[in-house]
Amino acid sequence: MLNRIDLRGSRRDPRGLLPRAQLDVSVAVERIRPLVEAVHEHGFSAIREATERFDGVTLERLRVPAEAIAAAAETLDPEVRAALVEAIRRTRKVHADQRRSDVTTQVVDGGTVTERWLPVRRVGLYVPGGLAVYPSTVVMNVAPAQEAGVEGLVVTSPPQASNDGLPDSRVLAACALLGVTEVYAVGGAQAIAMLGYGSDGVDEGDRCAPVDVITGPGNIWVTAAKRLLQGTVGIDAEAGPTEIAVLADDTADPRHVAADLISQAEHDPLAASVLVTPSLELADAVEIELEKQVAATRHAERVRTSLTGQQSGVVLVDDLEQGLRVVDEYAAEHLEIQTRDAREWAMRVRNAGAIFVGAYAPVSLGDYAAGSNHVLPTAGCARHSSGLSVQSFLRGIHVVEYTEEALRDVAGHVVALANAEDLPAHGDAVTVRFAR
Ligand SMILES: NC(=O)c1ccc[n+]([C@@H]2O[C@H](COP(=O)([O-])OP(=O)(O)OC[C@H]3O[C@@H](n4cnc5c(N)ncnc54)[C@H](O)[C@@H]3O)[C@@H](O)[C@H]2O)c1
Ligand SMILES: N[C@H](CO)Cc1c[nH]c[nH+]1
Ligand SMILES: [Zn+2]
Repeated sequence: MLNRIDLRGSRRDPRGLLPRAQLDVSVAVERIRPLVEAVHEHGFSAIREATERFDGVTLERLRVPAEAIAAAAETLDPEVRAALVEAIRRTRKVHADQRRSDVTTQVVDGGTVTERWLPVRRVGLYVPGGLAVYPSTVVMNVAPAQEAGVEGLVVTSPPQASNDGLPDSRVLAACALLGVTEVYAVGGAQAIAMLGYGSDGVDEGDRCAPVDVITGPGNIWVTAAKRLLQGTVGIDAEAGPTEIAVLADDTADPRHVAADLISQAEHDPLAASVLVTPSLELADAVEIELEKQVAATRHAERVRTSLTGQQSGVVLVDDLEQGLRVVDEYAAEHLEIQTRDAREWAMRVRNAGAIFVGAYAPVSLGDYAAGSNHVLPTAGCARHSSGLSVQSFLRGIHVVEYTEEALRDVAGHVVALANAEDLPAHGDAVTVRFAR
């Protein structure tokens, strides 16, 4: 089922070995540019038109009424409620430890620099709702924003025809459990444009004020719109179609490996599932398991498309050292290590959104209830970016305090550097303070 790439005995460079799905975000950016501009110019009417076209829903209002959010919480299945409450507790616990204190550095006598950490004022959190609905993503976006101390928190998620044009009721219930009251029934690129530029609504209580930062995963249209809005607002790393890479040796259980590959393929026909192993026996056994398990899984067609796509495959390597080079080059959103001494191998990984160590830390645990965040960089962005965290919602501001003496001491250096840059007025702004 999986493409097989055999690197054994070859010195082939792992760069470009595993192509991502054919997703050209820059082409998508040009496709959605007119829609984003229309939302900027016309607000509600443009959002309504796009929602009719792409979601098949006629929006009466942008904002979800408070009663609908409360009703969703009241009617929530008790088992799902208990699971969400526990997921919120664990996620908050991990993210509370990410809070940062201000740090003052005594640079010299009389000279200090303090780094103040301040939350952004207002954030927009995108919760996908096309192929699947994601109450867990509400938790993963909201918990770090709240721990960062953000005051204005907005959630937006696609309207569902099956829920009277409101976002999925479990998404609304998750908002209620987290204390989020400002929720919009808008998805796709139009939602990102609404958050970035703000929009009027049917009345004053229905308008959406612009936000400072937009976070959250989504499909190619959402990703493209975030790229387009970057600069107007801050955005987190691009979190597109889900990816899993598993680095495994002959100690791994093929049933577990197959189940984990399928679990992420279930998200999207464009999702990527990759196994990297020096064990031909394991690769063969995983293939047999995949055939069995895919036939029995609920979203078999989506999973099969994802697993047989060019973005998924098995890479056979000489040993785990070569395997490590392959997974580092790939920079997966999720990386599982199912080997002997798994922790040691995990500690040597340089590029991954999140790492899951050993037989009892499947990616699904992290998707819901490990306490870690599941909004993670995809498409190789793990080489330069991190997953969502408290830090995503903070800004560090340097506060500089120098006494007269401390400035006098360093004045010569400032003047020398200013002259070297042919910017003498910079030096003058220091020396003027000491001129008689
Ligand atoms: N990396 C992560 O943390 C993470 C977490 C959860 C989900 N995901 C990924 O997010 C993605 C969610 O995608 P989704 O489609 O299910 O939901 P989505 O909410 O991202 O997209 C649905 C929206 O797309 C818009 N749309 C549909 N077709 C369009 C078109 N032709 N042109 C313009 N807009 C269009 C619709 O308005 C709709 O509201 C999946 O790829 C999933 O793997 C990633
Ligand atoms: N695996 C997805 C991307 O990290 C997150 C998710 C939400 N629900 C289930 N899974
Ligand atoms: Zn998942």
